[in-house]
Amino acid sequence: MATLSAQRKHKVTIVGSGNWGTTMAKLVAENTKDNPSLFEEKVQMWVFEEEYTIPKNSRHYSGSDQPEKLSQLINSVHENVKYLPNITLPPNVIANPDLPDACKDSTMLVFVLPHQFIARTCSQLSGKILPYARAICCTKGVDVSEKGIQLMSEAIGKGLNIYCGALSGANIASEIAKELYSETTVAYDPPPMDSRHPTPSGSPSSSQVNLINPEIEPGKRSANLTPLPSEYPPLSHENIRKLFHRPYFHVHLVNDVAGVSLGGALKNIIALAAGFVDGLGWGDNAKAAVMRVGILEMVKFGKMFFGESSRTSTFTEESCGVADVITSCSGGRNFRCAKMAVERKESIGAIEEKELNGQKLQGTSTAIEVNQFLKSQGKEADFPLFTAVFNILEGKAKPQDIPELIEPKH
Ligand SMILES: NC(=O)c1ccc[n+]([C@@H]2O[C@H](COP(=O)([O-])OP(=O)(O)OC[C@H]3O[C@@H](n4cnc5c(N)ncnc54)[C@H](O)[C@@H]3O)[C@@H](O)[C@H]2O)c1
Ligand SMILES: O=P(O)(O)OC[C@H](O)CO
Repeated sequence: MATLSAQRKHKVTIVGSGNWGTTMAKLVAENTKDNPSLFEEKVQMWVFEEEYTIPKNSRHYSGSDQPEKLSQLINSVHENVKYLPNITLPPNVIANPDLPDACKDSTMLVFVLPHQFIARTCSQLSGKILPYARAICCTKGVDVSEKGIQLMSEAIGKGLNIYCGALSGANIASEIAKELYSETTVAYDPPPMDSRHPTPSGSPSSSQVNLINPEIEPGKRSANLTPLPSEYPPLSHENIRKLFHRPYFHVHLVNDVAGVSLGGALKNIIALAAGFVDGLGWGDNAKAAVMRVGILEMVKFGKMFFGESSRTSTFTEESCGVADVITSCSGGRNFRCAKMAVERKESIGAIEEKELNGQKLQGTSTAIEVNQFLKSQGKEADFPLFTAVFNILEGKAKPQDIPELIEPKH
């Protein structure tokens, strides 16, 4: 609810314009239009610029086979012809290839980039955003370095010195873009100075204790933040919900940023395993077996490395947990590409290149990063499915070995 003192509106930028990025821009722009007292109507969408030739089968093909700048194409036909074809975008989505310009004066940055581009993008933005901007990370992945493991929301928060929450769920973008019903989980544990409201009951505030990265300590996060000026409406759960909830996209708000982020990242490894066994033609029982083991490893990973800040209930009760595992293992890109790789006896990288038209898999790099981290902790044996997926990607094991590799060792 906007307070009487709020005179300014939040400007929102979507940082990313792939399949999910463009879908998020569409639904957020519908909401900024519907909530004019809270948000500026126009939504900037940062486009990683590239040249694109409209294919002959596109409804926008005009007979020209000349490549054009993707951002200009999006603004002229109100469609992301490359990453989200055949979906009309509202006219208040403005594609912008200039990253600092797209984010200038924005109080809310919605990050929707493949995880491998987050660090570089944040470094390009550092010092060029409002100090009191806030962010929501919709990227699914983790960031592993010699310092340990970071959630993408932590990487963004630390990189830009702002607060960053997370949005993740059983969310295949193409379905949501067509406005087919779906749920999502938004984790936003705002600094008290932003909400100007008590934390909703039933959602106790969770300190994001990263057990592996001691630089991220509870309390430190809020202490260093620049307060949101009181001229803006508070960024309470209620107002965050108004930014993302649509009749076809139901939002549940929680405070467990670690759980929501980990669910989104780790389910992509499970989806690869499901694709491998399905590619062998082993059927639904085999898929269910790897999903079961994968969900247990996901929960164990949260407990072992993020402690009490990642709650089991987030994985079991929210869309970002078991539900995302189910949808990702049914129709996600990681599942589909892993399945094709086995069927065609090709590498998953080659399939990604041929089949995804520039879209990026997150499961392969996440499996590698998670393994690098588990090795550094001496914990590979505690996560046999994650380790099996890594070994299959590295050519050190075969999909046929999965049952033996995930069998508990006594
Ligand atoms: N697509 C989905 O169904 C879906 C759903 C939920 C979450 N996600 C997550 O959202 C994130 C973004 O995925 P997506 O589907 O929007 O993207 P995508 O895979 O469809 O597209 C790849 C994007 O990366 C951009 N890109 C390429 N090189 C780049 C560079 N050097 N720097 C910055 N950007 C570059 C491309 O321009 C394009 O926008 C991922 O973490 C993904 O797991 C995707
Ligand atoms: O297509 P994927 O495998 O990247 O998964 C998409 C979404 O994350 C499903 O929730």
